[in-house]
Amino acid sequence: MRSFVVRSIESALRRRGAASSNRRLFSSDSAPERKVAILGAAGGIGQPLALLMKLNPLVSNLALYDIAGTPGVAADVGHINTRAQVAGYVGEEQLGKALEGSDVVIIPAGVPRKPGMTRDDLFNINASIVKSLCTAIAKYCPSAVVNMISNPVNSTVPIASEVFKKAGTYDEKKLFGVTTLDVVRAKTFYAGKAKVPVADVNVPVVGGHAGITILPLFSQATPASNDLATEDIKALTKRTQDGGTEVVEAKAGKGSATLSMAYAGAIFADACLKGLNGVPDIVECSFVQSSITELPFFASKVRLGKNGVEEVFGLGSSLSDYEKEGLENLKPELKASIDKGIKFAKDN
Ligand SMILES: NC(=O)C1=CN([C@@H]2O[C@H](COP(=O)(O)OP(=O)(O)OC[C@H]3O[C@@H](n4cnc5c(N)ncnc54)[C@H](O)[C@@H]3O)[C@@H](O)[C@H]2O)C=CC1
Ligand SMILES: O=C([O-])CC(=O)C(=O)O
Repeated sequence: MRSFVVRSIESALRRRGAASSNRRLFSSDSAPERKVAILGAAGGIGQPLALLMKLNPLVSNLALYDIAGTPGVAADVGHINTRAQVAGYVGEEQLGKALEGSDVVIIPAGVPRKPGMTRDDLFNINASIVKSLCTAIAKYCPSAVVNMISNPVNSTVPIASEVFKKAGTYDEKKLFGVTTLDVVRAKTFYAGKAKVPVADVNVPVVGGHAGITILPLFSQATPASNDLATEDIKALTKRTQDGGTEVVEAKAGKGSATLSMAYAGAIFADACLKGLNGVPDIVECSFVQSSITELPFFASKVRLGKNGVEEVFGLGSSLSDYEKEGLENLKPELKASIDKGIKFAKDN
């Protein structure tokens, strides 16, 4: 059973983009050493994400850091007979050791929403957490690729960029806001409505990661569907934008998406690792420094490579009128969230 699970996940990860020659080149036996650190590893996202990264054959070392609880998570996950060596680190005095030598740092540290809250309501607590973790990243692993999960992503990514700029370590190619869950949701909802196999579906999701700033481009969805009416597209768009709230309400005070987020975070980290390892044509949507609109950060398709972002793709030639309107509508809110993050980092 266990080896079936590992084989299934390995083959699912491999199906995502690696050509067969590269599959041989980057099989678990010959993959280069790669250290991944998870900050917030004892949390609702952190624990299943630790499990999924332990199952990823591209990971040789897995560092699990939190302010409490990581020795237990590390002991538990560490017994799984896969490649990665697991170590748990707890408390600020162990953060440096957790980070040293990391190739990829994934940050799901911070508080989640409760019903009635917006992601921006998390700003006051999470901004300081992200700032202090990024200060440590600048010191202990300045060249690492950073995958920011902590909300509000529209502000925490700009905070991270300012912290790295202050430290003199900023590399815009290596800072990513993780928006993969929006893509995961858009694919799931589209496949259900268009009645196409979900494994075949691709939907770009652009903009940011909160409410109307999440803009799925169903006009570019593949396989294309001629059966969806404008009202269907509007309903799919709204459900994707409100996907996080749907989970927050269903969990009724017990947090926000954790399992689907761990899945999405594992997909995105795997893409970053493949890119670092030189696997060609790895494309995911992510919230990155961008010049495809007038906003300094924007989520769109990016090509991942040995240096992180190799190419930021534009929005494609064919936005529908509904998507064009959504794009203009999201800009003021996204700009305000970006500015808020930058101001926080400059003032603190
Ligand atoms: N980008 C996205 O698509 C998504 C983002 N999120 C966000 O991810 C974050 C985490 O969510 P959950 O795991 O559900 O929360 P959680 O409360 O279950 O876990 C958070 C963990 O962070 C730890 N933590 C707090 N301060 C820390 C610090 N200074 N250093 C290291 N660890 C620290 C806590 O001890 C806890 O274990 C939230 O901000 C949530 O809004 C959640 C779902 C999707
Ligand atoms: O909605 C939330 O607070 C968590 C999140 O970002 C998501 O599930 O997309």
